[in-house]
Amino acid sequence: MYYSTRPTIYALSTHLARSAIGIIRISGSMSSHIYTKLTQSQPPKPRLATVKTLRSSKGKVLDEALVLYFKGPASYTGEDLLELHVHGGVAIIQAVLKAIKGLHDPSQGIHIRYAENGEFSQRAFINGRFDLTEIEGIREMIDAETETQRIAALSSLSGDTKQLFAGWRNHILNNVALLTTVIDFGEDHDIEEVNELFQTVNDNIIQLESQISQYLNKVRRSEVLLKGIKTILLGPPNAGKSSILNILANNESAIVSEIAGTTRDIIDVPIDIQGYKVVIGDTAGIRTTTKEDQIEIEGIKRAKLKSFASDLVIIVLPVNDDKMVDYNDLFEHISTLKLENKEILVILNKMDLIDVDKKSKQQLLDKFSKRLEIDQSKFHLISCINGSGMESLTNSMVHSFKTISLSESTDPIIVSSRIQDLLENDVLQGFQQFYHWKDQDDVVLACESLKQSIEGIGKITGEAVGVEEILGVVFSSFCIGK
Ligand SMILES: Nc1nc2c(c(=O)[nH]1)N(C=O)[C@@H](CNc1ccc(C(=O)N[C@@H](CCC(=O)O)C(=O)O)cc1)CN2
Ligand SMILES: Nc1nc2c(ncn2[C@@H]2O[C@H](COP(=O)(O)OP(=O)(O)OP(=O)(O)O)[C@@H](O)[C@H]2O)c(=O)[nH]1
Repeated sequence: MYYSTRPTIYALSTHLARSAIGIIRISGSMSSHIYTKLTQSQPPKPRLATVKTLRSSKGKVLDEALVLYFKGPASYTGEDLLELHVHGGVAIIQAVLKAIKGLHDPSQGIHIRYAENGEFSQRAFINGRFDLTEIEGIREMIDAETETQRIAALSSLSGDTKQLFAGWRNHILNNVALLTTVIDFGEDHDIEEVNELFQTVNDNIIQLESQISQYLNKVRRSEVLLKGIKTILLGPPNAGKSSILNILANNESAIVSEIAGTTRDIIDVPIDIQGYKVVIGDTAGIRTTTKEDQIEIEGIKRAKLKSFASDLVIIVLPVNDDKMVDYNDLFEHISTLKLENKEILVILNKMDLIDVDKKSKQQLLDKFSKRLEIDQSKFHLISCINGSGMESLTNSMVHSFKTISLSESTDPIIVSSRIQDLLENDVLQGFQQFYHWKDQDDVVLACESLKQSIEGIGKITGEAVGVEEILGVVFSSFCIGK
């Protein structure tokens, strides 16, 4: 019954903007009271959708709404919960919110207030509906903008992450138990037995450490999916970089929520290419400059810096322009870019302008591939005017994205940086201390070190003592009404 002492919270869970439906969520012991006041009737059967007229305290009609009542603990929050699906007009929503607010009456012990960010999910956590990995999965799911991000968030949302960590926790616990037998009944064991046991635990922990490190590695590689794969278009002026960017952005869905700021000479355009979030930078051309031309030098410097920080570098060269482009100079520039360990694609653009048969295509490829020292499989012959070669280019880009994010063989995973930090600093750190005390032959402190690792996992899932400080971190990034 302790939850009944909490105030009842309410919030608009959808946006306050003209739309078909707006959903107001109410959670807490006063949910049924609010229902009765708004509809002048007793709450309906739980989980049964009902259409009701909502009225103000003065009896004025506010709206016809679809209402859903959940009786705790069988609800999202674990408390009594009411959902009002009203018509999505701004004035309607505001009128209903106002009517709910008006029911707050401390003199009658009726405590109702607007919810804080993530407070519904926080209640769900407090009432044991979800652990923190699942809660963070819910947030990642809401934040997902692309198909790959959605898939990456699933492992947390579905409880797989929770299970994985529970498995690790159990494994460490078992090893702590093994060590504890030695501590408690040490005199019953001979030295050799103790050493053998200590060694077994040591081997187990080494194995688990490697599992956790591999997991962290995968998370780090997956992270690129969340932030967007940084791709840069490099090439001489007029090569067609902007044209290619435009085609990519128009063919694929632009991620509108994030139209990037334009710098003087590099623009970052976030686009969704076959489910991958990609941030494409269009640079000022790498060009031959006279020493005096400081602005151009600065532009080139930035392009170089940017390519260094990119995951995928796409070099764009026009095929028609032997006279216009000083290729020697260009290749010189490109060779200074340190591209050895990067994913690279080369585009030979403006194919529509030259007359080529199969043989001369091969000559083109031979020539450029040799001079750039880049494998021919990385080359694409395209035309922005007639669109030839674009499909094969996008396919190659997706192939590179998979290599970059390691998402070819297994689904990517996303976990919060909070979880990553705890794994690194608490769990793995505990293992390091364990090894240290093992070297010192100190069973007691070695065992304590493993308990620190267990506590680390407890902080991740939210089972640890002193959990309040953790909650602030997790819930502050949620939207209201979630
Ligand atoms: N209208 C609406 N749509 C929504 C949500 C919601 O809360 N309301 N959700 C919010 O995230 C998601 C669905 N997730 C949910 C998870 C659990 C429960 C829930 O009430 N669980 C109870 C009752 C189960 C049942 O009726 O069978 C339980 O598990 O005991 C509701 C939604 C997405 N769509
Ligand atoms: N014929 C033909 N013209 C193209 C093709 N791609 C681009 N162009 C033209 O080439 C010119 C330069 O294209 P942009 O896309 O602005 O080239 P850019 O590399 O961004 O140029 P800078 O901004 O100067 O670095 C434009 O007039 C385009 O219409 C192509 O495949 N075929």
